[in-house]
Amino acid sequence: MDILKINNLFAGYGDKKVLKDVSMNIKRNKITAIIGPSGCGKSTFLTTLNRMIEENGGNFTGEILYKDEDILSYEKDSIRKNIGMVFQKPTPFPFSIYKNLTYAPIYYGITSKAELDKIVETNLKEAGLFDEINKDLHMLATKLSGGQQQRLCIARALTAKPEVLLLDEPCSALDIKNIQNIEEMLLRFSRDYTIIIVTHNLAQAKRISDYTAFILDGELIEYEKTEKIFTNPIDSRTKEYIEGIYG
Ligand SMILES: Nc1ncnc2c1ncn2[C@@H]1O[C@H](COP(=O)(O)OP(=O)(O)OP(=O)(O)O)[C@@H](O)[C@H]1O
Repeated sequence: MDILKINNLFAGYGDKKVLKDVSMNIKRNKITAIIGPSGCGKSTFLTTLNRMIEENGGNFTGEILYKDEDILSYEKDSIRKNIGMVFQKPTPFPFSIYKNLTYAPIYYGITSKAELDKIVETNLKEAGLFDEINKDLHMLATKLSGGQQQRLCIARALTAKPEVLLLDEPCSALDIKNIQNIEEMLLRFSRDYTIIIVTHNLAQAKRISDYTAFILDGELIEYEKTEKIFTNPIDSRTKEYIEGIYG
């Protein structure tokens, strides 16, 4: 089933046009990778999906349906709750680990300490962080290592119980061990969540995604099963990109 349906999407910032007539559907509980050269509009695409683009001074036209309903007909809060986002640079709040993980649940009305403790434990376990930091829950989250901070940010995004998780280059600042941790985590999550990941790392797209979309200069050039994109792309520009000719 397609959880997001994107029709004739144009997006940009003021007079600057970035995305040009993008139409594609995103499959539920699959990992979709968005690839393309720097500046082609990958982040812009991601931020239109949960309307973050509006906060970034941008705008869009066209239609984005989330579970067959226009995202404009949802409250912004509700779309952000359902479609969570993790950024390139880890962005833990300058609070304790515990408070990072209980912030959204408290915002959404959970008050029971036992319930909050459980949410912290479950999400740390999901993020593979429980054993590492279980004893330091009241430590400042900004004191964690970069890789731990990023895993915490993914765990924090999950505490809002989203259905879709948008990840914008989540591994670009991390070393190989942390990249592996995050990739394993995402593969586990794809059973329960729909994941859309922007990545510069073609090997990463190949390793973890089910579908890959190639964007060039704001246009969706090709969108197919990842295996097909990497072995037998239809468009010569896709072929050139995955062969490293440009980008
Ligand atoms: N908030 C903004 N205001 C104005 N222009 C912006 C803004 N964000 C992005 N842009 C411009 O939109 C274009 C697409 O940027 P975007 O970040 O979407 O590309 P990208 O493919 O994600 O790039 P990268 O791979 O380098 O992160 C670029 O020309 C960029 O300068």
